[in-house]
Parts: sequence; C-alpha cells; structure tokens
Amino acid sequence: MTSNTSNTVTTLTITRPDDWHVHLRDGEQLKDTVRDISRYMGRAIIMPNLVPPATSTETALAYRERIMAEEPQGNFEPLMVLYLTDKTTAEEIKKAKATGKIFAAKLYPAGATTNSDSGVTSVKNIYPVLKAMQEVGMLLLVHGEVTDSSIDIFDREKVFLETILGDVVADFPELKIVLEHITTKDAVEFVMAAPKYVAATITAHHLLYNRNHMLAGGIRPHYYCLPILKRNIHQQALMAAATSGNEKFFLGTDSAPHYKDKKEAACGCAGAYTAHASIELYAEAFEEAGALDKLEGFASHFGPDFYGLARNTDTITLERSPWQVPASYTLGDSEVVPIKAESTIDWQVK
Ligand SMILES: NC(=O)N[C@@H](CC(=O)O)C(=O)O
Ligand SMILES: [Zn+2]
Ligand SMILES: [Zn+2]
Repeated sequence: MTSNTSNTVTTLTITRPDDWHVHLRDGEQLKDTVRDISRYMGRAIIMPNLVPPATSTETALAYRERIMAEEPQGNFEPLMVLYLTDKTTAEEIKKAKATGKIFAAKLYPAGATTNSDSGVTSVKNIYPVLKAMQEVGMLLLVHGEVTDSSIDIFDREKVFLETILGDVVADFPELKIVLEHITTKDAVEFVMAAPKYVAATITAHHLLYNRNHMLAGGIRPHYYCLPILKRNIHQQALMAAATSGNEKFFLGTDSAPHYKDKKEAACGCAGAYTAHASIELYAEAFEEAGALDKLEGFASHFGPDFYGLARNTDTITLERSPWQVPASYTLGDSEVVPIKAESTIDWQVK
C-alpha cells in the first residue's frame, strides 16, 4: 500500500482487489452487474443461485460464457461455483475441477436464502461429495444458517456453527471451507479457533451497519439481507476481525441486487446492492476503524492466498473525493436501490 502521509489520507493505492462473493444474476441484468463488478475488481467468485441454479459443470460454464460476453475486453475474470444439491455426485465435482474454471462448490441449506430451494436438505447427503472436493482441492463455500423455523432468525448462524459446521470441519480436516458473509461474534470466534483451512468473507454492509440501521425509526428494506444484520456488538466483532490483519478474513461483498419493487414490498426479498461502490464502502469502514493500512491485505491479498491463486499484480487508487450516490441504478428493464442511495461516499476510485 502507498498513500500520502499527511494527517488525513487523501489517496490510497492498493493491489487490485477481488470480490470473493458476488451475485451477478442473469439475462437482462447481466450487462449492469458485470459493468459494476468489472470496474476495478480483478476477479470474482460468482454465486450460482440462479433460477434454475447452476448445478452442473455445463450450466456453470454456460453461465461463465454469458458473463464473459458482457466484458469482451477480458480484464475481469469470473470464477465459477457449482451449486450443491442432495443429488450432486463426486463425479460432477471431478469434472468441474478438471475444467480449471470452477473453483468451488456452494452449500445452501435448502430454504436458507434467496433461490436456495434446491439446496442441501442434510449435510450428510453430500458427504461423498465433500470427500471428493477434499481430494481434488475444490473449496466449499457455505451459507451458514440453519433453516429450522423454531430457531430465531438472529440465532441461525450461531446454531449452524454449533450443530453443523463444527462436524464438517472435524470430518474433512483438509477441505478448504469459506464461511460466507459472516455476521456474528460467534462466527468470528469460530473461524479464529478453527484450523487454517477455514476462512470467512465479510461484507461491507455488515461492517457499516447493525440492525438498528434497518429497524429503528422505520423499517428500511434495502438493509434487509441474509444473514440478517445483527446487534452492534456483532458489528464491532466483524470490524475488529476485518481490520486485524488476520488472513482468514477477506473481502466478499455479497452484492445481491433485487428489483426495487421486490424489495419495497409486503414480503421483500433479501439482498443488498453494493457493487456500485464496493471498495469505496470498505474504505469507509476501515477508515472509521482507523485501519486504512489494513485494507489491502483484506481486499487484495488474503483471498487469493486462501484460494491458492496468484495475487493481482497491478493496482487501483482510491481518492478522497466525496460523491452523491444516486437514488437508484438501472438494472435490466427495471431499477435497483443501492446501499447509501442519496447519501455521500467519501472515496472514489480514480
Ligand atoms: N444475501 C442475501 O440476502 N441474498 C442473496 C443470497 C445469499 O447470499 O444468501 C441473494 O441471492 O439475493
Ligand atoms: Zn448466502
Ligand atoms: Zn450471497
């Protein structure tokens, strides 16, 4: 990292970052999501929860082609992910791995989040698949929440760690696991105590916000995402983890666009759009913690290191240059309301 050394930092140059968890959607939305992700992200782990989900090597590769068609310069590399179901086979894992274009498989507990209905109903059902993944070196990405309706929504991540993930880690000691979009102090502690093959992504919105932002003084649907924002002690634990320099925690925006009318509804969809300003939002969070010097490791080094990929070799520069986020952006034939709509963001990428 290089930056000027006066009291307030006004420019910050870091190795080009990657996004280790993003939703680009499909069809008419792709041109808009790919434009945003490829502005400065070198690579991104592309979530496979499409309708229907990308459950096979063929569907994942076809999706990759549709993404590449929106970014013909090839400056951006989509890293594909297989969507695990109860029916996924060990052969499919080996086939996917052999393509060199599919880097991970995603465990969605069935019903846990957006488009997860075809997910896994019991982790035991995929034990042969996890064994194959461990053998061939394919990462397991996890949406870590239980789906039991008797468990309070604010406790679902913690209970998942206690009742499911602990066993998976113990039973597959050499399987690389990323606990995605962590939201609790419990998850931070779990990852820190786990062996070196367990890491986590943290979103910008879980660093910047807690459930008061979503619920106090009126209900704000654009902050509603899963796992849901928690109380501020959890936000503080996430901030401490992200800015600690611990290489087990790295950037994954979980930017997850939904049309405005699907969010502002009686039963609104889960997901927050942050790809319009992802590194800028992280910069705001890290600055708040007085830890801008820790941003580069989190955003640009620890992700590729964990995935066993080379770090990017070029850089991007952030400038302190406040700008107003628009009320909405075009998304396909409709619009999406981004995080910080109509508010100011201090940083801009040159
Ligand atoms: N995070 C969310 O609230 N939503 C994501 C799904 C997910 O990542 O769980 C989506 O696809 O909309
Ligand atoms: Zn998720
Ligand atoms: Zn996600």
